Amino acid sequence: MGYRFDDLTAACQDDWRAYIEHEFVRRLGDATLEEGAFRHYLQQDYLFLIHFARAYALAAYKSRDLDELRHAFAGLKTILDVELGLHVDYCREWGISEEELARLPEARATLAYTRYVLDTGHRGDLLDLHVALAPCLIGYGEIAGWLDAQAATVRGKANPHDAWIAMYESVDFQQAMADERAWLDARLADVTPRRFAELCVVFRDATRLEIDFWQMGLDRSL
Ligand SMILES: Cc1ncc(C[n+]2csc(CCO)c2C)c(N)n1
Repeated sequence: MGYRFDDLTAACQDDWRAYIEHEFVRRLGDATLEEGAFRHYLQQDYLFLIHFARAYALAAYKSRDLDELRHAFAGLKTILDVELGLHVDYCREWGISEEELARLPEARATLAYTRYVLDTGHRGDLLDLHVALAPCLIGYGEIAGWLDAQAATVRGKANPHDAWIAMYESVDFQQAMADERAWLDARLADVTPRRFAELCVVFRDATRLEIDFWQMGLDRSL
């Protein structure tokens, strides 16, 4: 007993590294990612965010006290009032209109990942749901840090994706990531080895679905 978030990544190191250092991420960093691949990713990420908001609504429903309920409500409100608006603005800069976003077909990788998170939350408790969301919430912060540390990463105006990297390096985002880590560390401290093994499966599966999401962007698949 006495687990923490880092034990989840340690339990699926190969999948975790494959997610953090995916070819899509590398190309985003060294400015060789094709525009069409990035645009496809951005479009699907809009749909991802909508289901992500639903996952926070499910977290509200699964809450056992007012603190948990407020935490879920704040997450849902941030996505609806802030993140989705920023994403729509960002998409517009890449030539994707709001009308286009409204009628997108949902790629299989988006369907699989988002519905997996929702099913995990329905089947389990709030901790299962947070563990399913952790690759998303904590992984992107780690990806931004990893990219910045790579010699091949091009920063500034020479890289059209610099703003994307900077967004996940921001103080606000890094703080949200640290809060989520602290929340998970506190909950994981009390779980049994058997329960931890269950949570590792959820974490590994969600990480594999993040890998598929990057691959969907590269392949431009639906
Ligand atoms: C496939 C996919 N996975 C993770 C993120 C990152 N992300 C989405 S919402 C959120 C929390 C903000 O409240 C974060 C970090 C993404 N955009 N797309």
